[in-house]
Amino acid sequence: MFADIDHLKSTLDTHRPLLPHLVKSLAEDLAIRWTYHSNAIEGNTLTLLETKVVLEGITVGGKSLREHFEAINHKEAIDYVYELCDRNEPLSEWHIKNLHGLVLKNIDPDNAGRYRCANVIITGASHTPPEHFLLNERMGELVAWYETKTNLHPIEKACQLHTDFVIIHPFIDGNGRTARLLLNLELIKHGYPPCIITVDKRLVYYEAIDDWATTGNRHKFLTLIHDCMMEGFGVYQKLGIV
Ligand SMILES: Nc1ncnc2c1ncn2[C@@H]1O[C@H](COP(=O)(O)OP(=O)(O)OP(=O)(O)O)[C@@H](O)[C@H]1O
Repeated sequence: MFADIDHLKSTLDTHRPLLPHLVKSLAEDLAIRWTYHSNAIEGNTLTLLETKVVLEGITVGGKSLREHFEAINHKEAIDYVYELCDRNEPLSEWHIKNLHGLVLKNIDPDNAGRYRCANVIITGASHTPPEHFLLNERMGELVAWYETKTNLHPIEKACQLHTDFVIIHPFIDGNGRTARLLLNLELIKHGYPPCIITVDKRLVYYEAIDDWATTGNRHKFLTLIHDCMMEGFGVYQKLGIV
């Protein structure tokens, strides 16, 4: 299912290392688009250009402080994802909590980086996340699965990490953004360009998670990620690299 992506990745790899100025501008462009789309999926109303301006340190009139923090925090969380990839440490619950801590920094200090102490329902979802007192156990199992599951294709593993995480929904808020950061952590670790689930695909994204959570059918989700990753290679195609 991912043979075409693996082919594009191999072609891209033959051009590495890319020129430093190209790496820098690609990384900046990616961080802005990733931040914009991931926050927009959760209802942040900053536009792509406003997100870019906020990440340059400028405030946008008429937008709440929270929306500003959501953009700034998300960029910090992306930086942390790259740092973790560089350090090549095994993923732990501590890393996941740190990532979430950045997502909710200055927004909800009581819950940033802490598993929820209450039960939650996900609006529109057929599936109910586990009760709060089971979270330590379920997250421990997720990380243990992640450590031992070495024979899965990296894209499938990234998808499963993302989806098992949102099915558990360990935090009171910020689960979606943290899950998409984890998805990309796994992809980047294996040398793939990050996958941006664009806001126009929000409904398909939610339906795909619901399918997976309720019937175990992963096809819709894997297809969505396949398509988003193919789109992600568009920028390299425009540059004539792949
Ligand atoms: N049926 C579902 N089952 C489990 N998780 C789902 C389902 N549908 C969507 N999600 C995930 O839950 C996220 C939204 O969860 P929620 O409404 O609780 O927001 P949140 O926890 O505030 O996190 P964030 O604001 O970053 O998403 C979505 O972005 C998606 O990743």
